[in-house]
Amino acid sequence: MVNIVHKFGGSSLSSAERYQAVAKIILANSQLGDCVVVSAAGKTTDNLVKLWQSYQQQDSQAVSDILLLIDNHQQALITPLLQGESRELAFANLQADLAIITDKIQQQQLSEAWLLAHGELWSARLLASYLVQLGLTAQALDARQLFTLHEGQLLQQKNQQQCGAYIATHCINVVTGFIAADSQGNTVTLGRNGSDYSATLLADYCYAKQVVIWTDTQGVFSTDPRKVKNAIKYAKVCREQANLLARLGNPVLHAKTLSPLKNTDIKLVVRSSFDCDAAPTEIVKEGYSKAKRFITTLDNIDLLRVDKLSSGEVGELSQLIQHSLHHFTKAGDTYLLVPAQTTHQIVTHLAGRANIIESNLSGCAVVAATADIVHLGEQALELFDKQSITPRFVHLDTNYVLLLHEQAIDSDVLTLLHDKLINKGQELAVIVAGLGNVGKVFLSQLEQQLQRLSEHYNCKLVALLRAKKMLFSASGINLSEWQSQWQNEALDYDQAELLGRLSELDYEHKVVIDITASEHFSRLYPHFVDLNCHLISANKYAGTADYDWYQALRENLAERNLLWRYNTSVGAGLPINFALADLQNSGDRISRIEGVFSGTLSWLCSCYDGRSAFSELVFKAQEMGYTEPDPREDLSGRDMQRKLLILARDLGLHLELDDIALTPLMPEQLAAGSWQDFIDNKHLLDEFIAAKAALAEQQNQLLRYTGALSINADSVTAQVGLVTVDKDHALASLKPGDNIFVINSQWYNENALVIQGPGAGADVTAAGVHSDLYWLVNNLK
Ligand SMILES: Nc1ncnc2c1ncn2[C@@H]1O[C@H](COP(=O)(O)OP(=O)(O)O)[C@@H](O)[C@H]1O
Ligand SMILES: N[C@@H](CC(=O)OP(=O)(O)O)C(=O)O
Repeated sequence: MVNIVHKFGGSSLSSAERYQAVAKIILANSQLGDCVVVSAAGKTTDNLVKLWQSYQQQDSQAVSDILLLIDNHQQALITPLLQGESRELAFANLQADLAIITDKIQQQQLSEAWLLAHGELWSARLLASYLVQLGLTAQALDARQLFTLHEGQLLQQKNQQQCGAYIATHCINVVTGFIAADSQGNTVTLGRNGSDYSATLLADYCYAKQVVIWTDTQGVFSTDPRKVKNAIKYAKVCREQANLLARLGNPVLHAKTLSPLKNTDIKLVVRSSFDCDAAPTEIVKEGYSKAKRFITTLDNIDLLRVDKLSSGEVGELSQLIQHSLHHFTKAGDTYLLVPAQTTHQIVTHLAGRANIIESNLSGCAVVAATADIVHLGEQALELFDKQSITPRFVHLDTNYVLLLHEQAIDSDVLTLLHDKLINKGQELAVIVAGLGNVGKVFLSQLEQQLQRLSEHYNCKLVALLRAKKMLFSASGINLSEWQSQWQNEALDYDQAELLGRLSELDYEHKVVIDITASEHFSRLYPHFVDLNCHLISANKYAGTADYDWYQALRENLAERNLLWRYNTSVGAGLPINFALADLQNSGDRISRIEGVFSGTLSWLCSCYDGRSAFSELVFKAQEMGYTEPDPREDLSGRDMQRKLLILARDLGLHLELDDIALTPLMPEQLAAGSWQDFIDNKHLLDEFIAAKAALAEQQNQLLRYTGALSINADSVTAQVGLVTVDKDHALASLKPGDNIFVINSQWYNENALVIQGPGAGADVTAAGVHSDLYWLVNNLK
């Protein structure tokens, strides 16, 4: 049984490496009996179209140049992919095809659709052979055996039977997209980009559960992500909007793609063949997703006014020009938007019923919910006015506005338009993990904060996670009564369930705020990133994980335009990461950071004056909740080591935790064994500290537990440990619990930049997390 129909577009098959990537995807995502619909590799159809045009113009030089180009391209795909006999066979088949094409050209018997079909035929043959070579059972199928059209209409019953007869259950069926046959057996095509349609047709005929359109973007975005860097990827887009976009000429889905799915439950998703871990876009039925905002651009468009146009005729015309066509009615007149190069064909076909109103226009259509359209249209016009772009034609419809002008919209203008029209009205889903001391305070301030943030962005708390339980509400948890919702609705914590729920969230942006101290939870960050979540961490583990993991996480975040803030992982709310980023971004070079980055150790060292034993202070700090549950976590210096590593990596240094020398604030024997052993042997700690303090006092100095990072032209040194400092040194004048960062740089050379203040505590840390959230929201725009 066919479970999934995969479709790989030309962009996914543009090189031998891409075929290898596609084969990997098939291996990982399909089972025997599944179908793989393929388009022509890269720009093959464009080249075949050029060949057809040169043939019509009888330009024999161009014909042979293009044939050579096509031959070379196919050979460049076959050579690295196939070996031995299958390679020989592929070459022989290709040469035979090219010979027949050449022959038909010479005999003046070439037909357009038959010629264009070769792109898909070559792709299907090559992919099937390559899969077989990899050890899979696979067959190439020519869709002309599967799909028949009579006078432009699909013969549903016959096609269903043909699919039943040819689609094999014991192998992967690699099927040509884009092509079909008419009832005389001649080749017909389904229109440019028509392979998406082939895939959904096949899924319908074979009762498949799912169609996956694999392309070169991660899904359907608010606008072309190649033109606008911060285009928003949508997790869900409803069929109606996807359809409208396609009719308006957007290439991400073909206009007819959705029609075979109409009365079915077949799931349709758009995924990236370049980044298969990225969360896809699902095209859902009406009512299963809110209306999203899109901008799609149009180029080289002519606007025709037509007398009496039936919708059947629109289909005929689009079949004629092999392109989607958009038509609409304005003030009782019917208009057609047509690609300029096809106007002549259309005007001729409509025999006197079409007038060209405007020619060679560019422009855009803004697609959105009906309630927003008028306002968005006004805003777009205002922006174009400021850019001195004068519209030649504006059409306001119920769920889109069309603006056509002479000037093309470049990426800069599109970005401005996107910022103004699309980013407003977006929503951010907030997921909070960890309800310990800091988490609770954070949550108690969240309602008010979200209210404040709503001036910039709509934010909703949609999930609360704790180690054992989790609570979800996709429409937003009511913050004034989250406790009772927690009591009644919290589920047992389950990782798969959590990831599933996050992938389901229908929000333009999502952020996971990690206020846990869990290394295990930090290990989920790559999954969150795959699900397009921004990250805010108070948790230090991800920032100090091994470098390769950390770097891969950063790269994945960057690829997806996702943000990661972790200011509170060092110095609680103190703006240390901001300061470092600012200095570096403005061209300064940091040479040294030294300081006390542990509130607990700061408190212990500042309070210690030798009058009471050091261990007594440790117990007191523990009692007051300053320390980790086992205070040796603090005394080990590991926490400071992590913080120094986070700062070092912020400066672009490729360091691991163990590259930072660490001397604990306790004798080695106490680090091993149980907490009770520690208590029993506390005198060892007291003697250890007293001896160090006496030495310091002899030199009129004080004890401080510090971290230091020095960057010279040829070396980097980093250490964490106990030092002695003069009594007038910046590190000496700390209030108990304060953190201090002393930064030397090119500009702050003699006189260091000092950031000092409370570096621990639930209130300041929660405030720091809010500050990260505020920063994030501001940077979503
Ligand atoms: N809103 C959008 N979302 C995603 N992609 C878009 C959007 N608008 C335009 N595009 C463009 O659509 C292209 C995918 O269509 P196409 O090249 O036909 O893919 P394929 O070859 O896989 O069929 C992307 O490379 C992207 O530049
Ligand atoms: N090869 C055809 C059909 C197609 O669907 O292509 P793609 O999947 O690359 O958009 C075309 O270029 O129009």
